[in-house]
Amino acid sequence: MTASLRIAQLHLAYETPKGLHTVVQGFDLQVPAGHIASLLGPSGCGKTSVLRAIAGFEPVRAGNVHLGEVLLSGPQVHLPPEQRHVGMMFQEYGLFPHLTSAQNVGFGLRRMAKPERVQRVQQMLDMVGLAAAGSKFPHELSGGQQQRIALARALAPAPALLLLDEPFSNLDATTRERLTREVREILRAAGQTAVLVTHNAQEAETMADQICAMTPHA
Ligand SMILES: Nc1ncnc2c1ncn2[C@@H]1O[C@H](COP(=O)(O)OP(=O)(O)OP(=O)(O)O)[C@@H](O)[C@H]1O
Repeated sequence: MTASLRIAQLHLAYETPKGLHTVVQGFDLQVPAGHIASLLGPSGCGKTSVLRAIAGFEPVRAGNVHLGEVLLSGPQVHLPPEQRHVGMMFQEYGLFPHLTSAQNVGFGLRRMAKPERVQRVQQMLDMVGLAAAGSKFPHELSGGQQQRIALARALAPAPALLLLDEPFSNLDATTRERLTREVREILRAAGQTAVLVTHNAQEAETMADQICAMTPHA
């Protein structure tokens, strides 16, 4: 299921009252299937914009994005986000507060038959070490536990690619370090291709097979 990512000569720009504001130009990235890449760079250099373009939330002005053999984005092509098989995990965990952990994890599996869905949810909870937490609501969990549930939810539909945008930045330093290593092991075991955005060099080092240092567009 997991796939390689290939970004070539990406150009991203926003319309602003002062005209078109180029954020990224001529950006290249190749991530082999099963590898974890990190986009590392200072605030405002365009890391989140690149993730949003991969996910299908930003149009591409030039260049292209391939996931495996599938062209996701190009000047004339824009596959809708829900057809991209791309999972996402962000710093604000984005868990639904009124749903249990198990219901949160099963959220993207609504089209699956119930017995399979229940099995997949339990498998995901086991994977993140929270097998007994399925009936708990997000507010009953610690920040680190909530982030692991968010990871289980993102991985449940077996995405071809997982995007992580500063997923640990809301956590204290100790939890952050532990969770970085744990998430890395979980992604490794799943053979999951992933792209992590961070401005923390140590986090990038711990997590990634390859680091792409980004600088602000002049
Ligand atoms: N919707 C938007 N409209 C106009 N400009 C935007 C928009 N979103 C982002 N930008 C600008 O694009 C640039 C890159 O933003 P982006 O969020 O991609 O950077 P980043 O490297 O992820 O930063 P951070 O580490 O602070 O999250 C910034 O100058 C930002 O102000």
